[in-house]
Amino acid sequence: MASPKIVRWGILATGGIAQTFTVDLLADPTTRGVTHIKHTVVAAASSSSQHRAQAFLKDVGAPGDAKAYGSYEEFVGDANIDIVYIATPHSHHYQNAMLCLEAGKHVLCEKAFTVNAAQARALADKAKAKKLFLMEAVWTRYFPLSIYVREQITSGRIGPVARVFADNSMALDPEVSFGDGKHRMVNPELAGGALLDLGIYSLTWVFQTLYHTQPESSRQPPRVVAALKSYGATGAADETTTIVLAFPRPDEAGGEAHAIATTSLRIATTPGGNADTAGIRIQGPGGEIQVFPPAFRPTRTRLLLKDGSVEEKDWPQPGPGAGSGWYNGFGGSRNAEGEGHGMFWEADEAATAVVEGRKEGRYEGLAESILIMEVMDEVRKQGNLTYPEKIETTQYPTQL
Ligand SMILES: NC(=O)C1=CN([C@@H]2O[C@H](COP(=O)(O)OP(=O)(O)OC[C@H]3O[C@@H](n4cnc5c(N)ncnc54)[C@H](OP(=O)(O)O)[C@@H]3O)[C@@H](O)[C@H]2O)C=CC1
Ligand SMILES: O=C1OC[C@@H](O)[C@H](O)[C@H]1O
Repeated sequence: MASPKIVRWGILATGGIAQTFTVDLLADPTTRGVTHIKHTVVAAASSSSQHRAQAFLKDVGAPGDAKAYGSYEEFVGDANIDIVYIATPHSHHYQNAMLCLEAGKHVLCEKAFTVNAAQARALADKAKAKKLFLMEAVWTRYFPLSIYVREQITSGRIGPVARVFADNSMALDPEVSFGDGKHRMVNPELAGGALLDLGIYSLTWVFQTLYHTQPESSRQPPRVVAALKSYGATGAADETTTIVLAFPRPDEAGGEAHAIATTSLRIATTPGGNADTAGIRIQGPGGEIQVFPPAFRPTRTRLLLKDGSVEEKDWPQPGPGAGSGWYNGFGGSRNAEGEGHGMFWEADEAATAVVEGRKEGRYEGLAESILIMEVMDEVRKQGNLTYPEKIETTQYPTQL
């Protein structure tokens, strides 16, 4: 058997999700049956201080010779880095990704990809011009659970998808949790709000079941109607957003399929946690696929068929085991024995693409990321939500 190819990662930013991602990244890939690649971390950068980057590398258990940088600009000059994982707030993705691409690095950039579609297009153009890999880190798309759901659809088990309900909402008690308005979840300067942070997952479920599963040659963008409720304390970020999408289905005579994508940072998909209520329902004439919350990291599905049969499945997330931490944006916990957080699957995809010379992710290419940003632009337009010009601009470099 050929020895695994080693892919060398640099981690840009040292906040909550950077920690979770890097711990998952360093988990032994053979625990999830991956033998063709191995990940290593060669550098991390913090915009606050080199000391912080050093502490981060120690906390995540990076190799002792990984380098700590106190500036992103210095970090991208490190010739040992193959690919950079960007884990800054949404507002900063465009400037940070441009910096990495300009420096000749492949990029895996956290969701939401950018603040708007114009920025996403500019990044895609830059990656193409530089012949570099670029992918939005929508980790959920790479879960075996998501692959299974898409396979149920493409193999025709429920017939052509006619309707999707997708919710990703959390009761975050925002006035208490984010009272001073500075937290990235509600701060307009950081492109805060439910839509870009949580709603992206509702749209992910709609797109990966209703759009991505259609033949590439005939997929068409949806019509969009949206209602957006502002968050009172800052008035310039959305608190609860509801989107109706109508997708043409050219593969069916006169066909059209509908979806409702909802998101909120005030009310939960299922109060009290994982109750027996599906947050995602994918419906066709032959049945329904249900996915249980949370929409960003589901571990349970149910398939209901027209003949009355039911198939329930659990989707455990293998990993480093007891003691490895995870973080969900607002707090952390510990994985159980033998459990990971599921972020390694997107990392495997990015590393595999780098090794193979592919420039985009398999389960969400750049055109689809751009289209989803266009949908979010339209939702914000209908809901009168704009962010400060310095974070909406495509001008690079811009001081944030
Ligand atoms: N896939 C997933 O499950 C999740 C994804 N995310 C995504 O990851 C990104 C980061 O979220 P999260 O880790 O929760 O955020 P944090 O606030 O915990 O971390 C963000 C980091 O970005 C860096 N940064 C640079 N400039 C700024 C700035 N002006 N304000 C704040 N931070 C700055 C800081 O690192 P430093 O000082 O080291 O430079 C900071 O620690 C977001 O895009 C979010 O949507 C978040 C949670 C879960
Ligand atoms: O991506 C995410 O998933 C988990 C959420 O808690 C977090 O806010 C979000 O950024």
